[in-house]
Amino acid sequence: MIAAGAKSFLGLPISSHKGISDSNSRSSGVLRACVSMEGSQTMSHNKNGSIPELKSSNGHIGQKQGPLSTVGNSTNIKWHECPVEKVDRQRLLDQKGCVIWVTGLSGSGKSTLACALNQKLYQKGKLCYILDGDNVRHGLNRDLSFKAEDRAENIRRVGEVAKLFADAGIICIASLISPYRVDRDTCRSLLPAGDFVEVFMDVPLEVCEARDPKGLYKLARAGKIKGFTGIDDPYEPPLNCEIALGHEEKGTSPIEMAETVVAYLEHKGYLQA
Ligand SMILES: Nc1ncnc2c1ncn2[C@@H]1O[C@H](COP(=O)(O)OS(=O)(=O)O)[C@@H](OP(=O)(O)O)[C@H]1O
Ligand SMILES: Nc1ncnc2c1ncn2[C@@H]1O[C@H](COP(=O)(O)OP(=O)(O)O)[C@@H](O)[C@H]1O
Repeated sequence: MIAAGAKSFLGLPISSHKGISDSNSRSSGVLRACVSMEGSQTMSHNKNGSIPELKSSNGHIGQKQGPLSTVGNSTNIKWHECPVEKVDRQRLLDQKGCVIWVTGLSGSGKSTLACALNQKLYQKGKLCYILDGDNVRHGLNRDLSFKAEDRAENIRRVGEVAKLFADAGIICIASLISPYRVDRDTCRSLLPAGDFVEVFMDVPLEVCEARDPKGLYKLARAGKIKGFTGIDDPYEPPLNCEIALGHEEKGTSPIEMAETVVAYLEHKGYLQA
């Protein structure tokens, strides 16, 4: 129940918070409870593993000062914990957050697979989000070029964002050329073992070049694009990826490829909390 007179929760007007007015949702129960306890409560996991209970704590005010850190150029920073954790979000979604990292040459079918996979998982009621190289370069990474150090920074940022999505409990599909092995491996190392699923679009350069949907290979061959992956910039195929697609035995249509990935996720338990 919302406490009489309560006007806001986490800085949002209560009436505008969808969860508060939706009495059937499990999350709304949690939110209502938080509001009624006037912010001085934290959550702990219920024994039956469903809706977190509330337990008293000091809240933020008067919380013990943790150690300050320096990370890169960020000095005197502190990590903040919240009692609503990844495991709680996963329970709400009935899935496990993870990163499906799709790598391959331009034209190898990364975006097509990402979309087919997203559709398949959506049909199963699973929440996904795609971080596509082309798309992310329209915003977050618009300052980056295709020289090696900018590609590395592109992958690093997407890896960090993908990690946040996985922590949110979402199945994050990152589809980027990500040509350098070391950059992909660094992204892998950001996540707990198993939560980074590397999918290699193992499609030969000749096939990608014949497809050339954007005409980029033609421009690269003509010398009008410099440093194009596969032409005059390297692509380092994975050595130990979880899934390699593009081979006859696994099917070569986007739907068959998506089904292979879904079967992997099902087998590994990612499609349930
Ligand atoms: N020089 C060069 N090399 C490769 N690709 C190029 C280049 N210039 C532009 N493009 C277009 O950019 C898309 C790849 O972006 P990514 O962010 O995935 O690349 S990378 O991971 O940073 O290497 C890529 O999209 P996809 O074809 O979907 O892979 C191209 O459309
Ligand atoms: N499995 C596939 N079989 C045949 N053609 C495909 C397949 N996947 C994608 N394509 C086609 O190949 C081209 C490149 O696909 P796209 O997904 O844009 O690749 P990428 O994102 O790797 O650049 C598109 O014209 C697309 O329709």
